[in-house]
Amino acid sequence: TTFLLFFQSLRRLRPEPEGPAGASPRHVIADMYAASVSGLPRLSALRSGARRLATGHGELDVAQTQTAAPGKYRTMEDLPGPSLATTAYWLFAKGYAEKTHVLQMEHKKIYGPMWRSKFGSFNVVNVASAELISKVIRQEGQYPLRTDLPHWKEYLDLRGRAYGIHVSTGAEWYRLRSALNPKMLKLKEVSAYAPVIHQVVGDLLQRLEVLRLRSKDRTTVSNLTELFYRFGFEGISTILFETRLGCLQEEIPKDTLRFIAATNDMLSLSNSVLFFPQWTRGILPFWKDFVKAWDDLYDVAETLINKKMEEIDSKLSRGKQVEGMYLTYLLSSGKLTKEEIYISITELLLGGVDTTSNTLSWTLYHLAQDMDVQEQLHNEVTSVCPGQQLPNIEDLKRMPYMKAIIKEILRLYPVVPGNGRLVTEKEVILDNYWFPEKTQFHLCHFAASHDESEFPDAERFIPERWLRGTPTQSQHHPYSSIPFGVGVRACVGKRVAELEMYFLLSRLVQRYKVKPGEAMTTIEPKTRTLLIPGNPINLKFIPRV
Ligand code: HEM
Repeated sequence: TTFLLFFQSLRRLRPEPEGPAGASPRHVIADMYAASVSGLPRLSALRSGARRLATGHGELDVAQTQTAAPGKYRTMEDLPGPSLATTAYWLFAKGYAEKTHVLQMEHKKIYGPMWRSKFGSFNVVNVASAELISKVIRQEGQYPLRTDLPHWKEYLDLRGRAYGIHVSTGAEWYRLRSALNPKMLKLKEVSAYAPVIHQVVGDLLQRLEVLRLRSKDRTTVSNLTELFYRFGFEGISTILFETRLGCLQEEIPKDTLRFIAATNDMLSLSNSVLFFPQWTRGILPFWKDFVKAWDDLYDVAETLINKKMEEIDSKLSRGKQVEGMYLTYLLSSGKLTKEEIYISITELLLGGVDTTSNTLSWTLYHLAQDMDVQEQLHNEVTSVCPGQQLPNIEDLKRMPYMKAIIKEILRLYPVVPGNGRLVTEKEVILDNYWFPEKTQFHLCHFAASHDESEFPDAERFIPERWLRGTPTQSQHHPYSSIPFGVGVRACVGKRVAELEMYFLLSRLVQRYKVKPGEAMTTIEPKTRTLLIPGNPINLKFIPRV
């Protein structure tokens, strides 16, 4: 993958054949959330709506090189920053390919909080302070884009499928997003999912107990992220498809295994598909496998959705009231076509698995190392919900320390360490700089949330920073740690993710003391587009009774 990153960027330097008028060039960008749907670190290929202009000095990208800034402003050309060769040196010679989150901080030290990364004729503007990030987001307009996903679009076109929120743009994206937001973003609406989340948490706890007792010392659970991945998959599927898939069973059902494999394959093949030119598709397996993975994904998702639809129709035809969760809402709201529902549910699933599972892994990793924090959390949870009483939404309101722990974990390990923004509607002004519309911004969330001036002792895990009225309460900029993003394009699954994490964490600490596994050393994060643990996390779970 490391080499892929490099070669892909070199490939971008070759002029592309001129397409029909308005054909979009491919571009490169590092470490952005849109790339996260590929599941791998990469300099992702972009297509922008910008037109190319052939000049005596080679092709220039009109939108990216236009310098018609009002006189008093400086332009992209005036920004400091590394060339492609320098970036390649950092990534490969200095070994930052899997530590692009740290690279954000290194570059910030050298160039200041705003710098330009050059990839041939394509520029990315990196912003790495809370203030600058807030300024970009405040100017993002009605229809902000992260980047686009040409390979997803190509698949959907190939099969004549509808676009979802990742591929559609402008007013069309907004229409889809507006249909998805209710029942996902409001705490009151999301509370309806509490009973099924509790069921899934119950299954996770049972599975954990089995694994623990099966281990040599009858306490250690190895590779927690894998277990939490299964939890994430089951949790979000239960809400989206309103059915249990059996991810936490000893024997995972065949169709569920196919679903999981298709999800992983589609994401991991994304890179190869983007990297190799179209003419290789007859020779190399990537595109064929990518299409097969999408087909499998659709096949399972469609079957599950159609089954639900039949149930609803049958109930309605018998004059019965229809009650359900997210899928029922989408099917009965009439806001989306059936095809749009297939893709939207699939996209929500893709967004909702790795994100929660990685955050949970980091949380337990830190709790295991910090017994004081763990005991304080245990005291809080058991004072609100004694014994093994199930917490409800009201109970969660009385668990500020648990929320502070998750906030602190997401500050230290923002799952999306760098996000992208393409402001499509207008130019952007940042301090005394002017950027034309369609400039690609890279929001360096990791650098902002590790900024010592915002969070003193930034590398330390101090949940108390997030508690009002404590001496350590942090006085940070509101955009210094925004792990779910902010604004119209922010994470649609935030509420569900929080509920899953709070329920799991509270019930886990009711039952177990968590300690580091034998020989467990410090675990550093690595960037696989998402920020993930660099090594397996193995912990001991010691029953509390
Ligand atoms: C700890 C958990 C999670 C974190 C930290 C997280 C973070 C993010 C971030 C940073 C973005 C980009 C926001 C932006 O561009 O401004 C995003 C987008 C998104 N997330 Fe999440 N997420 C989490 C869980 C979930 C879950 C559980 C779901 C599914 C229900 C989900 C579905 C999505 C979708 C569909 C988008 C794209 C929204 C759009 O483009 O309009 N995420 N998430």
